[in-house]
Amino acid sequence: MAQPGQKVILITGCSSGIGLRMAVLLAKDEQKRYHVIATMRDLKRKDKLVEAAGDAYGKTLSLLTLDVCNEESVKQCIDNVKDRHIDVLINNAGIGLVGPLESISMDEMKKVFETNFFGVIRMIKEVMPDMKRRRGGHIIVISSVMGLQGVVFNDVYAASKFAMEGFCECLAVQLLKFNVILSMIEPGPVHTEFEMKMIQDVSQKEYPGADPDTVHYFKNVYLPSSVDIFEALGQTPDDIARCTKKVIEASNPRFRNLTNPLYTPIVAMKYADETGGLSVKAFYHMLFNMGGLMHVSMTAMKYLTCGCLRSRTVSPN
Ligand SMILES: NC(=O)C1=CN([C@@H]2O[C@H](COP(=O)(O)OP(=O)(O)OC[C@H]3O[C@@H](n4cnc5c(N)ncnc54)[C@H](OP(=O)(O)O)[C@@H]3O)[C@@H](O)[C@H]2O)C=CC1
Ligand SMILES: CC1=C(/C=C/C(C)=C/C=C/C(C)=C/C=O)C(C)(C)CCC1
Repeated sequence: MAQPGQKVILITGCSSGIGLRMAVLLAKDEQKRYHVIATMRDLKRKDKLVEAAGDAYGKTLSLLTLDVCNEESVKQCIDNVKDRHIDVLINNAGIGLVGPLESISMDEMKKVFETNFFGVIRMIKEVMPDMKRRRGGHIIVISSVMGLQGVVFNDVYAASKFAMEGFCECLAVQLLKFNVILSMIEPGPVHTEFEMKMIQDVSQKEYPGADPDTVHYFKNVYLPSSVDIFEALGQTPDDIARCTKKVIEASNPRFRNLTNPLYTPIVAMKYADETGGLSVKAFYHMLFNMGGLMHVSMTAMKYLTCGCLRSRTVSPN
């Protein structure tokens, strides 16, 4: 149970990746400022988290079951929190979906929105009224750079994150009136099970319904470039955890928090040309004309990115 003076932080999707590392980092805070309620839909998957939490487990870290796709589970989980009092809600649970649109079923697409979009809304609807009543609280959404700039063959995943961005832009303004802060974290590629699941999924699929040219562009042009991008720009879940902790601890948290300075030019390009032409052409050129050079150019970018771009991101260090 939380001790007096401790902030209660509830995190969704803590069985792996970013959620797991955020739970551990916050629970191990040296000044013991936080009590973390790490949630996951299947507590049978708790071992990795419990092991990483070490001594903090049972003290500054407790576990609850929560499936963001299930309304009853969400309500039950929040009802199990003492006085339903949550200071910081971190919406992290999410799933990816990549591939030619023609081969993706409507059910697969709906599952992505059910988790990444409606899952977050379900959580916010359950927690926000108490925060508004108390005139205090912080809601954090782990979005993605794909919520700001679409990436080819990630149509539905990007759409689910774009939807979240629009939703949060609206809500943040109202919440400010109630002294409730809303912050988005915008990671680029991060080495987690998310990446493994994508690679596994792709290697098993046949892509029925997609024509051979599209399958070729996906498998032989996009995928190798995507692997290069992960290799060159990929951050660790600990990086994202440290960035998120900084946002929680900031006296005046920003609304959008990019974690990877190498994405700042991509986002800047979008806002530099409101017609969208610049982004579409640049992405086309990067993918179809520079594909083979992606690794070299990304590595060069990594070393050339100047201080002014870094200052516009939240640094994990
Ligand atoms: N990895 C990346 O490159 C990036 C990831 N992100 C975002 O970060 C977030 C975390 O992803 P990441 O750590 O990388 O990936 P992981 O796959 O490692 O973690 C995702 C977590 O979400 C959980 N989850 C999935 N569906 C549900 C559900 N219905 N209810 C509760 N929990 C659920 C998974 O639980 P279970 O074990 O039960 O499946 C898992 O714990 C996601 O929102 C993702 O979109 C953003 C940018 C980049
Ligand atoms: C930047 C870029 C590419 C890929 C980006 C990728 C693969 C980003 C992955 C982001 C993730 C995984 C976000 C999760 O939310 C391409 C299309 C290869 C070529 C053009 C430039």
